[in-house]
Amino acid sequence: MTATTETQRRLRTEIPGPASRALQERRAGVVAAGVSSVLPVYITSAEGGLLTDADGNVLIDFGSGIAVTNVGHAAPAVVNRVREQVGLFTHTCFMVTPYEGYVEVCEALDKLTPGTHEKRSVLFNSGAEAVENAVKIARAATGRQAVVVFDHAYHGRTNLTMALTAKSIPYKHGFGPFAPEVYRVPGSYPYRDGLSGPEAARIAIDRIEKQIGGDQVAAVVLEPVQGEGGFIEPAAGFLPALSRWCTENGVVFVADEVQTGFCRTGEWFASTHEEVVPDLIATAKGIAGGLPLAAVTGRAELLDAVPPGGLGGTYGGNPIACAAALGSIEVMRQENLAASAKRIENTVLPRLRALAEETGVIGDVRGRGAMLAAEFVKPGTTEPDADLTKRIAQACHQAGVVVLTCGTYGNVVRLLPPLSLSTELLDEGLSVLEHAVRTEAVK
Ligand SMILES: Cc1ncc(COP(=O)(O)O)c(CNCCCC(=O)O)c1O
Repeated sequence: MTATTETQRRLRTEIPGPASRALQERRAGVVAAGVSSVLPVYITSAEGGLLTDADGNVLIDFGSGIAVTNVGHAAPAVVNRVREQVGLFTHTCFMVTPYEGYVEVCEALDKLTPGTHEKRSVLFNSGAEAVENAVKIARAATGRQAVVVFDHAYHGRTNLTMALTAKSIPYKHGFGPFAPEVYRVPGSYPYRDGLSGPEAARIAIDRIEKQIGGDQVAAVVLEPVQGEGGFIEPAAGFLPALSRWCTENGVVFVADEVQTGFCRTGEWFASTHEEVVPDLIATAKGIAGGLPLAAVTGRAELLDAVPPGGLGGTYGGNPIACAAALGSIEVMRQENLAASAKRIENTVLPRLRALAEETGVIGDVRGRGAMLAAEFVKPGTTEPDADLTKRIAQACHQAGVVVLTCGTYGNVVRLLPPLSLSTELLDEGLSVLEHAVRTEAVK
């Protein structure tokens, strides 16, 4: 039985099936149209790298809920800790009566995040909230206001993080005015700019110095691998050059590791790949196996520049989410999921490169660990092919594999499988993707 027919074997109905279609009709009458879904199948259970929908279809998950369930769905260590905590208490508000779980998560972040300097952490609920607060902390600590971000950046959907985010549609269009004192400079997109890391960094730094002034900048905010913008790995040397410049100019280097963090790229944090030590690091997604938790971790002198009461929120560091995080981190440690991510990289990249060679419609294959991507273009050009990208993703969905796309030009298929995904399911999902590319590329 070939891998693709093996995957088909798990499907009971067409995708979406009748139960999902009925739920889709109910949704239309009560859920805002602004909330879209990649695949209108309604999930009833999930385990490891498999999702089961309301029609009994079982799908392979190459999305991990957008890089969240790094430890796999319903990881026992996460479930057991959540079950224990939910029966004790669900909320007291850490700003009212604190609890140990919050402190334990901050102790873990202290040890796991890059750097041996004295650190502090503060917990939130979402990546955007963490990025917002990293900017607040940087401004409070430096007394400066300007924030520098990059082309193709994604940092969230709140007012400030929309200002930090590059792509207008769908994230920003019609939602202005946006927060002031945010400045965008070119980043590093090797496939499209052909620059070395130092060359790209020099262009960005020159733009900052000429148009803003280094002494006006509170923070530079950067994803070590840009996620929603297209899984763009900067050229070697780009991050270190920017980090050095920040240090030399008293600017806070904020690594937005919401999508790259927690073993996703083959290290605990992607900043480590080039031995960059961020002043502040924003984390979320993979931290808690699916429970909503986010954090800012960084230099104690920066975080403690904010007076008591200046940071917080009702739900930040919810005890159940903290329990889930401790379970998730336990799994990452015990199963060495950073190494698992590297295994996934070593399996996937060669197959995507061979597919690119064979079909001529993949302009670039890139990524690290289990954060991998293929950028689709018109054959013989670098012209983005968003339509082909969409058709390939849809073909994977119909074949029972959840695949996501991204990119400024909508032409990137990204692979974000759970780091614990078995070799067999990885092979099956890849075979479905290969088949989809081969068949759609010739239409
Ligand atoms: C680097 C980086 N920073 C910040 C965020 C924002 O994290 P929240 O938890 O979605 O607020 C993200 C969230 N990425 C997925 C967004 C999906 C969507 O909303 O369409 C990210 O990737």
